[in-house]
Amino acid sequence: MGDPPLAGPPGLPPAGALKGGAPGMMPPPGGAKGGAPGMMPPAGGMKGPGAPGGFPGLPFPPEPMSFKKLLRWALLLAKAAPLPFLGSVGLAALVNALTPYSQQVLVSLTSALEGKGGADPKWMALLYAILAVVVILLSMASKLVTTWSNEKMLVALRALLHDRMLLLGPIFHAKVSGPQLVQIVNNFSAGAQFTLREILAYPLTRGVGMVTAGFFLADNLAAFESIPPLIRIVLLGLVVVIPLIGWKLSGIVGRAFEQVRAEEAAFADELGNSTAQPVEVQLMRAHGQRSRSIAERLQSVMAAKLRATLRREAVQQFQGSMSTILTTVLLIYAAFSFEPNTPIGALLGLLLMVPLVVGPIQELVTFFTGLSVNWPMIRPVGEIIDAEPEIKDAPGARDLALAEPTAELSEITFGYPPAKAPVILNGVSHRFRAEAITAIVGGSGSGKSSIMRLLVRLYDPQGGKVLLGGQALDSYTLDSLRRQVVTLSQFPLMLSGSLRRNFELVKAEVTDDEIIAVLRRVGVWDALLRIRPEGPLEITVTQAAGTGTLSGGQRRLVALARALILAPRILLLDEPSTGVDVESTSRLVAVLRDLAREVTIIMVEHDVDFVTAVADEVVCIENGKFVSTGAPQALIAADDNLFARFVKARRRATSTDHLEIERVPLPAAAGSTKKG
Ligand SMILES: Nc1ncnc2c1ncn2[C@@H]1O[C@H](COP(=O)(O)OP(=O)(O)OP(=O)(O)O)[C@@H](O)[C@H]1O
Repeated sequence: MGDPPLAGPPGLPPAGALKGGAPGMMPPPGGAKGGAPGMMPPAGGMKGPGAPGGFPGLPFPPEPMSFKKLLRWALLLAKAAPLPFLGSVGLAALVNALTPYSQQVLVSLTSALEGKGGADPKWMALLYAILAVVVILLSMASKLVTTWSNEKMLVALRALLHDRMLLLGPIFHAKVSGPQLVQIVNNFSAGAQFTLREILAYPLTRGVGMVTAGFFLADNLAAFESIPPLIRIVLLGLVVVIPLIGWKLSGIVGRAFEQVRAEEAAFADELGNSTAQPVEVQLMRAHGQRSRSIAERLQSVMAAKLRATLRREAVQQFQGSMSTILTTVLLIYAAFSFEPNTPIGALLGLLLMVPLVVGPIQELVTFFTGLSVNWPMIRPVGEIIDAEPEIKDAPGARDLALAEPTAELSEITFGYPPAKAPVILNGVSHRFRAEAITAIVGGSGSGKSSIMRLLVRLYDPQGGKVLLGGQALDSYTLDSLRRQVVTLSQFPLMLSGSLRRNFELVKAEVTDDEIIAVLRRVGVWDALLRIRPEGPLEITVTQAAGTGTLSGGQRRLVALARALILAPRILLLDEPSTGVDVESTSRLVAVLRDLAREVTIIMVEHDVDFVTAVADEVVCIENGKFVSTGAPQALIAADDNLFARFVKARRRATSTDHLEIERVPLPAAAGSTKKG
């Protein structure tokens, strides 16, 4: 959210100015406010009829602001850059404290000199100039160190968020979309950093200034003596009551800002939809529709921001009215109680008290209400900081080497969390053959990929055990498990950059020779040489398939080679034949057969011909159960099982006569004109 930081209360004369009657002697402490609340303005609780939406994964209606959490997150952040933080806070505190004190020094000095027969204006001018220069230099240093400290903390916070985000499991990522995560790391973290820093810095940077102000205010309180007790009580009452009402009112503003955040999250998602595959959007001629959706979202963001700004302004005006109300009360008092010959200075003295009383209180109120307004932005940041990976190393897990590359499912029952329903796997058991190829076959949505996810502990089953090398899966650390059990997904992750960089992603110290060896082994090296003879490892790979130098099939073979660089003991392949041409498929069969002499391969595959050619064993899954198991040829011969059914269906697929097609008329083409 790009709302400007809240400045401190405007136009307050410096504390301590009243006694000497010399307000504004010092230049304004520029640096003193440098570290001031960079937050958005006031608001209060987050309860009540909440705005729709919110972060899908995070609680909504939003949690009320928690000072305990804010403090914990702030301490965590300060620990990331303790020196810059302490330096900036110390300097800001010095500037804040020096201003009122130095004025008091000047005032006292003047009085003393006057007592000895008058101050020498030359010395006064010199002293004033020296103090002014000191404050200016300190203010500039404070600004510089504060910026440094802010940047250091922001870098640390962003790195921490990125790190946590990657450690969180599929349950979290199913709830918070990629574009929303980008928004949290890019935008929210800056606001959160600033506010969290202020929470720790406030007692020093602002607190010191307020204490010194209070000190001189106490000194000046003698002026109150002329005011009757009732008026004093009324004045003090107003000073307490008005901020309290303002704090309550700020709840409305807080909710409005929660709505802004929700609208911005929705906008981030909408933008993510367009930027994920812009070429696809173009080919679908969906440009107009996408632009309209984006424009509508932006309108909603704008409307929410306007609403929030209006409410914030109203509450701020109310809080700002404190000094006007106090002044009015004092004027009314003066009108009725002052004698005609009361000197006008007495009235002025009274009125000058108002900003001194109101200023520090208003500053404190502004600080706390600013926290409430920023809470909707800080909360998602904090939730990621606090979020625990759903799957962690079990107590007693060790960095184990697989004794044997065997995998076994024993009475596995599983449904996806959090509901754990419907049941996807219902008490399934199977011992996968070591150093052989097993294909899991079943209809769409039958649970094939779920088995693969359980084998690498992306989820834990609700019942039964997964055993690897005869040991329970959770006796391995996740790191040692995933080093030995390597997955090749259907759409492997490719980073933008060179081919080499994509190998370094999984093995930082990989050598060119190692990369070339695995690329040769999967049979893609010659093709890469043809694409870029002078340096195949420098071939640029793009994130989106179909937009770079490599074809879809080549990308998959490169990804298989990359999986092999880790020398896995067990290889999990999700639809390995997808996108590989006929010639490369034969090559792939040969490569996998060759690999199976030393690696256990478990694959999910729809292409029954590929399965028949490559697999030693087929496991068929239907309705959450393993319904048949055996060598592919044996299953085809037995003819009474799901695999044989699939093979027959595949044969029949070339003849479509047996299929009944519902002939629903297609909608008229857009823009077509019917001829009568
Ligand atoms: N993260 C998830 N949360 C909830 N349900 C899920 C999740 N992932 C998959 N499912 C559901 O679990 C069932 C099995 O999914 P799975 O991906 O294992 O099927 P599959 O056999 O691999 O399907 P396909 O061949 O179409 O890829 C499906 O009904 C699917 O909707």
